[in-house]
Amino acid sequence: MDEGKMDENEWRYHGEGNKSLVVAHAQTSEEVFQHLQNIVDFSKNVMKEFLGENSAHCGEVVQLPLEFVKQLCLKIQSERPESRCDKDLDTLSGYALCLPNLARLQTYRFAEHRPILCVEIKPKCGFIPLCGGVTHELKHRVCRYCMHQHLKVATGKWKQISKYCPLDLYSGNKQRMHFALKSLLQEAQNNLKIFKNGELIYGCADARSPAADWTELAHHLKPFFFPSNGLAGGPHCTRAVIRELVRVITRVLLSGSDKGRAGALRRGPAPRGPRVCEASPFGRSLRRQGKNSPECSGLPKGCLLYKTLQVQMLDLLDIEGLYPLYRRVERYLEEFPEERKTLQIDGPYDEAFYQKLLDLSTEDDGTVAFALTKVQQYRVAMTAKDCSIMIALSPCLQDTSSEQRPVVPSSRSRFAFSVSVLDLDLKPYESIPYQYKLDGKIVNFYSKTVLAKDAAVTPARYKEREDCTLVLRKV
Ligand SMILES: O=P(O)(O)O[C@@H]1[C@@H](OP(=O)(O)O)[C@H](OP(=O)(O)O)[C@H](O)[C@H](OP(=O)(O)O)[C@H]1OP(=O)(O)O
Ligand SMILES: Nc1ncnc2c1ncn2[C@@H]1O[C@H](COP(=O)(O)OP(=O)(O)OP(=O)(O)O)[C@@H](O)[C@H]1O
Repeated sequence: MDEGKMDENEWRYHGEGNKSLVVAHAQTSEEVFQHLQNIVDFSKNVMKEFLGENSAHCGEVVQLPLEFVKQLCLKIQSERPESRCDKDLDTLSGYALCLPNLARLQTYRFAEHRPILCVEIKPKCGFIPLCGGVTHELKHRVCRYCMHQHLKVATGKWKQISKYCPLDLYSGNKQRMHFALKSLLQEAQNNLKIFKNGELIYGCADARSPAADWTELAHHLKPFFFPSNGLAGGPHCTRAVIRELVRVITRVLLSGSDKGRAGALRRGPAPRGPRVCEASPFGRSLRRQGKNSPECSGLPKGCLLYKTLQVQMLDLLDIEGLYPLYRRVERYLEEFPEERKTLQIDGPYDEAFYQKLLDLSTEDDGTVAFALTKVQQYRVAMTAKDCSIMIALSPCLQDTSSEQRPVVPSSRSRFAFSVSVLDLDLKPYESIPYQYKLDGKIVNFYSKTVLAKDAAVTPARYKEREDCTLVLRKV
């Protein structure tokens, strides 16, 4: 074992069974502080630059009394989902990251006393890779999210396959975006949560969570979208409320003028991958109609989805193309371990780190420098593929025209809104081999089970009919 870990003060009691007593090594306070400070620096120097001043919130590292942290952990333990309880909270370092509450409006200096609705979306990867490094042809047709769904259901993470496809949400086409949002509302998994006045009213923790209840959701949302009219209850009311929600969220997602420098990542005339995923029910219905490339509205350049997608596309080579470059960096580090610091593998995530990310060349000159740039870009792209977007909405009062903040109309009301991104900690360098293995597992599972089953069981004629069962209702 690493000699540096042989200090009994850095170990603590973890638990015990009949035969074993388990102790765990704790990071030193200094390491925890540095880790949290890295998250702040990365948000400030990289994500804020790409996504814009108003969307990325860096927060700050704060020190808390240990007794307070201990009591807080005890207090919240019973509310944690079972599936997360294998992770211990850090009660030893006394350091924490303090962030604004993004379930509240970020455009207002004072605490809001008006009701607030917050929709959190984890959109995941919104493009299909086109690069040459990809060995499995399937990866050029079906997006990672849709393939991963099958593995997740098979391993029991979720109960059923979602109809949501990130490419629909990122399409910029209103009809496709409505379909994507409705699909998220049908099968939220960990991609959608809704909060009312900071309290979770919709979204599930794991596969054991009860099924989504639109009637209950509509009951919560009705006062926001139909404030003064006596819209009766029942399925008609539920549909009307959900339709309003989907429309407002789409409008907000397409809005935005916050600058951000993600535009600096635009990739010249290089061809990009297909804009529709073959596994998306929307994509299948388009194909049935003979529309292989849909009327493509594209995302407005100022909107957060556009900027997030640009950052995701820093993954220029796909994990398959990236992995050999990671190995090159690894070999170099094995020979010169002291270089890890100079290469900024674990930070600092400063201006120099940011500047290197802007080099989009894919011409491999065989150097460690080239490999390192691609590795760091991949880590940033992975972060953008796993972040969440928080949309906070608060009904406007009559006099709000005087307030200088963005407003989105719905058919019966108007909302002041803010859009923010959360979960902006850079993905670790060490996770790359895991990503590589997981990618293989996802693609193999999909091709072995889904494609093979389709080919063996489904005669061509039936396949056509099955496609025809999709009814796209306007929302
Ligand atoms: O690999 P994926 O796409 O499954 O993403 C993981 C997420 O699963 P998801 O697919 O969103 O259900 C996963 O989400 P859950 O914790 O399962 O809700 C994490 O966000 C994970 O990130 P990290 O390793 O905790 O930093 C995510 O891992 P990274 O790949 O982003 O490191
Ligand atoms: N600043 C914030 N304001 C409001 N809610 C927040 C904030 N930060 C986190 N949350 C809530 O806590 C949840 C978990 O936070 P976060 O995604 O940062 O954790 P994580 O461990 O990085 O998750 P992941 O499993 O996605 O990697 C979020 O989905 C969100 O609902």
